[in-house]
Amino acid sequence: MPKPLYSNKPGFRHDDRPRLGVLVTNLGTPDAPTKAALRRYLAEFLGDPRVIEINRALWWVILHGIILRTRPKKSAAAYATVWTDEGSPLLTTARAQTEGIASRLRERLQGPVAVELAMRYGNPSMAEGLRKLRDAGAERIVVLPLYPQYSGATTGSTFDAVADELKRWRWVPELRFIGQYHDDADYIDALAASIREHWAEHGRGEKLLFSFHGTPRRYLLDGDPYHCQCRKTARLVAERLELADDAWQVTFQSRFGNEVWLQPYTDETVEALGKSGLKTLDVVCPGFSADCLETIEEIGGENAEIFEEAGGGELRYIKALNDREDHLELLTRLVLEHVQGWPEAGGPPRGLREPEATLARAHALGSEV
Ligand SMILES: C=CC1=C(C)c2cc3[nH]c(cc4nc(cc5[nH]c(cc1n2)c(C)c5CCC(=O)O)C(CCC(=O)O)=C4C)c(C)c3C=C
Ligand SMILES: [Fe+2]
Ligand SMILES: [Fe+2]
Repeated sequence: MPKPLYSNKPGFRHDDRPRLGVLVTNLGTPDAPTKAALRRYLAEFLGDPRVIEINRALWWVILHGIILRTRPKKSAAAYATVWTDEGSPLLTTARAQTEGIASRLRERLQGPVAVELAMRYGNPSMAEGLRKLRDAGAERIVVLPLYPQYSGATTGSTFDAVADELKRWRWVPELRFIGQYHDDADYIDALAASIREHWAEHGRGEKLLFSFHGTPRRYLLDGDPYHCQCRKTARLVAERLELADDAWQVTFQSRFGNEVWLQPYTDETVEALGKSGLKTLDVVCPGFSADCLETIEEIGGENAEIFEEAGGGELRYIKALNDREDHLELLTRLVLEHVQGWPEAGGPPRGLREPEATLARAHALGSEV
């Protein structure tokens, strides 16, 4: 028999099966710090039209003809420097974050809830995560992309991947999608607290740099809110810390390709600050909900070196919120807010509650969902 085009796992409802599902997502990371794994990962990532917005045919030639022949080896070497016994830091932390959110949700909702982790690129895949939720019985799904600031290239692309999977399902679940939380008061507080803790341990640096992952500047000019949301996050944290205007600055890192990206660039700024003779530079990366290659290696490694070589003192990288208590609390709260009105979150029950005997009979006849 051919596989049906649209399918849902057949099965009967039992009241102890969760009807609420949560999909926690992040960007994704290669399966291993090897050339072959990097080629697979980069082909999927850089083949996404939301990430590289240029003519598809032309880009395909550049990607497969040049980039995938050279970059995997270089990137694999960089990944090898951050890899741990548990694997890629982004994935290890994402697992801890997912577990932390799941246990908090079960406690708050006092009922079953299915929570899965999925990565936009690589593994565990978006399709796998959504299917696990479906098979667990989730009829209502909330998607939490771990990107505080919305960009079409990240959050928007996560939506595409959800839609690509769901459009193959016969029974599409009810859906909520968390688009951003860049100015959420608890997020700002958590960032401010993490910076204060860093200062308590290492002393206050002469300057605080907020470094966000960049995007091509063109995306901003075409209406992407990412740049403004990054700037607002930084401003709110600076206000919370009562910083003087010249004590902090926003920059954009991880430039890729030859196009103009969001400016000022992190590496150029760090170099200029080093040349100016700054002794201590604190760098925080609020756009990364988990430490990863771009924070550990690019900021903590590469940029620290640039700073020192330019004549600066010490660059101190302030860790991402990762699985901090206040971070997991705020993410759990965001999910709870987005499921308001659904029965699992105290909304009105859907449909009539039928006696057990009626349900059992209906199950036996195979007619009950
Ligand atoms: C947090 C927001 C991110 C935005 C916005 C973003 C845009 C973006 N990225 C690339 C190219 C690469 N990014 C790479 C790694 C990477 N990027 C993000 C986040 C954002 N990217 C994260 C969290 C990571 C690290 C993942 C990890 O495994 O640790 C890479 C891979 C590494 C490398 O080869 O340099 C590339 C490539 C583009 C083109 C882009 C454009 C909008
Ligand atoms: Fe990136
Ligand atoms: Fe990088």
